[in-house]
Amino acid sequence: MPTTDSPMRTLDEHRAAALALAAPLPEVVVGLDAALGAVLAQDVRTSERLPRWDNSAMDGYAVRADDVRDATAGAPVTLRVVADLPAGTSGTPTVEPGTAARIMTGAPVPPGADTVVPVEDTDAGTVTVQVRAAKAIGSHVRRAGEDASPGDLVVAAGTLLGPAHVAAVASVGVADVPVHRRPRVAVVSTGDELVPPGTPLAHGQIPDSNSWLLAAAVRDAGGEPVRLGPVGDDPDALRDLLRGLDDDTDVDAVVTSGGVSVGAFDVVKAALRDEPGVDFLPVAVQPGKPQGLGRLPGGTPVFALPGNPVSSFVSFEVFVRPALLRMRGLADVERPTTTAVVDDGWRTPPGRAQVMPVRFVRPYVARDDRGTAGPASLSTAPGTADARPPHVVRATAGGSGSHLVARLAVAEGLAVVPAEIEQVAPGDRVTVLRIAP
Ligand SMILES: Nc1nc2c(c(=O)[nH]1)N[C@H]1C(S)=C(S)[C@@H](COP(=O)(O)OP(=O)(O)OC[C@H]3O[C@@H](n4cnc5c(N)ncnc54)[C@H](O)[C@@H]3O)O[C@H]1N2
Ligand code: MOO
Repeated sequence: MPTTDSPMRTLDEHRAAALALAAPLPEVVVGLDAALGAVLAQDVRTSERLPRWDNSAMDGYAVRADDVRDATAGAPVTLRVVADLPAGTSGTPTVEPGTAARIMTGAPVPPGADTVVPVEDTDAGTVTVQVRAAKAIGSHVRRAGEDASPGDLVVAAGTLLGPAHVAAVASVGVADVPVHRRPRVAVVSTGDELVPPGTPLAHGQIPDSNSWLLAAAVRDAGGEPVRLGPVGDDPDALRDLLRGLDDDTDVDAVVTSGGVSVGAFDVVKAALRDEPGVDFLPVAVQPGKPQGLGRLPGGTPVFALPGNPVSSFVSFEVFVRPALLRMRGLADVERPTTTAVVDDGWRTPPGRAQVMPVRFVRPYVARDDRGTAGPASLSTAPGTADARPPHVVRATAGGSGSHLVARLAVAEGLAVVPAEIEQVAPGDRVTVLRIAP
């Protein structure tokens, strides 16, 4: 088992090891009201044409185009109205020459009719109707099958279901969908100094923030957190707790915080010291150097993160989140990244990659003629979008100090600086993981 004296793993190596613990969870069938945010486990195809039949795109009259080819406002054509067809009608009257059916948007175009005249081009009559404009054949008819043909793929397996996907599934008449089960993740914070937030503090005590951080991060990653703790620095008690979680078939992963360094009371390390499936080792990253990773005897993946709050946060982002996304069945487990120009600059630790919480500064806010910042246009013409890179500064003046939890709240991204860089200078470009919505 590696120890803290072993050569350090790189950020990428540890990330790969964490990801290797995860596989897509088995599928479960859920109703459409629970489908949003789930990942589809099997393709959804349509067995029918969409639309299922030719239907009207307008409120108006279903006619034969030939009947109204000479119609004008000055010389309207009069047709006899033979039916009234609201959407949902099962009526199928035949439109013979010289007749029309009043039709509403979405109603099936009746046999014989080939064209719809919008009501605005008529006198809106109900016994007879005067048509005041000619229409090309097929006008305002939505053709059967123009959206999809039988057998067409509507939503592919692996898709993260958003509102439009849920609508597409519903539109083919499917009410229950097979999705990957969401990971249920136990979150355990450790440390004798921790008390629940809101509890009066004795000297030396602090509120437990990591279990809240990590439970929220699990939920944000699409998992279901089970928040436990804080638990004290008693290795036997923690070992029992972890054994229970490992035996619990409802728990897909365990995330702990604290107790993984080289202190005299490092409880997670002590509790798992004899576990052959779990390694404690230094990773060449700042923050987040001491890490524990592996499987409990029953096979449950365990991510033992350092206790410093920023270290826990960063470790979850770069090591745990991708694994949870993979368990959910997603192929793309990466945060969106952007290249940004650094406006301040900072030193980085030699030989360790750095993950620096940053915030975006926006020197290029669109302004109107009066110099006031206006809402960004949603309809920028192609090719005219602002191609200038965003700028970032450190989220806190203290940089990546791993205890700066209050000011972590202003971070919008994490700049990832490679291990071989020792100084980030103003004007340098960095890769930023976007973590804010
Ligand atoms: N001699 C050395 N000391 C330390 C080293 C080292 O290499 N040699 N590494 C440092 C680094 S880097 C980190 S990161 C920490 C990690 O230590 P632990 O994982 O054992 O974390 P703790 O000692 O339990 O706690 C560290 C720090 O974070 C606070 N904390 C812990 N849990 C919570 C929580 N749930 N909510 C809020 N704050 C929490 C805790 O009070 C400590 O201040 O080790 C360094 N030391
Ligand atoms: O690695 Mo520690 O996580 O720098 O604070």
